[in-house]
Amino acid sequence: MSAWLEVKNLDVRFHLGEGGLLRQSQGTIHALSDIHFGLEQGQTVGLIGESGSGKSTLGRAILHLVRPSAGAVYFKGTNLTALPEKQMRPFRQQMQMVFQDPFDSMNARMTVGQIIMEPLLLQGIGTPGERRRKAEALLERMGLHRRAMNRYPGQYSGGQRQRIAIARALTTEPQLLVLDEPTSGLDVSMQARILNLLRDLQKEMGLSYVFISHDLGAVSYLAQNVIVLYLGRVVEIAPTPTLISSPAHPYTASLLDALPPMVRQGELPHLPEPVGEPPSPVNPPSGCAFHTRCPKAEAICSSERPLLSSVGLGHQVACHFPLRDAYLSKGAIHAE
Ligand SMILES: Nc1ncnc2c1ncn2[C@@H]1O[C@H](COP(=O)(O)OP(=O)(O)OP(=O)(O)O)[C@@H](O)[C@H]1O
Repeated sequence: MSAWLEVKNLDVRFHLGEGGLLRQSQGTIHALSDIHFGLEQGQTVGLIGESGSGKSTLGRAILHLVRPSAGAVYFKGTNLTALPEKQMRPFRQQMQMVFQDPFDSMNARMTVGQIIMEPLLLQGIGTPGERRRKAEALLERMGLHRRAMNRYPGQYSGGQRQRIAIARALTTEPQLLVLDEPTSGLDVSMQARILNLLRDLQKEMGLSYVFISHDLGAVSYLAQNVIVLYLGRVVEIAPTPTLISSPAHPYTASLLDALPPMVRQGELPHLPEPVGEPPSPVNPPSGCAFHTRCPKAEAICSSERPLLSSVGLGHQVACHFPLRDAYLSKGAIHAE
């Protein structure tokens, strides 16, 4: 049975040298390769990885904002990748994106009311009065006063602007939200308030989330499953508690090193955060792309790319020497 949202063997390539800012460069950026996963209604999947690992590109490809070079995205059984723009329109209402820095994506000269009502206006939904009432109700649900309708985004704090952005995304009554780093740049208490708000909205409205972040702590608060991306490939996918208590990929383990002790669980291996920058996606390393930074790498890692293989219930890893084996032999976790 296929999932509510299904991403199948998705590839995204950006060709450099075709104009624009990148015309000085040559080559192809392998932004995403062979991405495969499903998401059920009302659930959250987290996408984590360092900058440039392909998280935003995957979010945008799901929403048909980036055209894949291969593979498909199925939403409730419909292959969105094959749809012409006109037939995509009804799906656009059902899927919305919340960006990292909402101020950048907001027109500073529009009032908060105009910003929130814009998606309804663009899609010709409702009368002016209905649009206004809907925007006011959403503002109040976000914990903001309706007098914000006539104010400007510059008059609000980062956390308040993020709530305005969430209100805007909800006007078309979507079923799926792609949340691209919705809490980054906010202080810890504001991050917690936004995460709580997102969790409550999900329960109330039956929303599904694709939650993009480099912060596994934030992701683990909402996501049932987490996908770890490295240089455009899935290196590990697991139920969140499994990923946090027994990561199998050395890269995941190194990301966990940055987690606060209360989020970390069990006896984790001490793999430091990866040093240096990830290699270029134009010329990714041979074999396992992480081998150039991996403390566990052996000869085979530079010559053969490990396939994503199952190491437990819903737990897959692409590594020749998964750490999970070490856990199982130490008896630190129970086999599933
Ligand atoms: N429109 C584009 N044209 C060319 N290259 C692009 C484009 N968008 C993304 N890329 C490249 O694709 C790769 C993946 O980028 P992406 O923004 O998806 O990563 P990310 O994990 O979301 O990073 P960040 O956390 O910094 O947002 C990067 O190498 C990036 O430079």
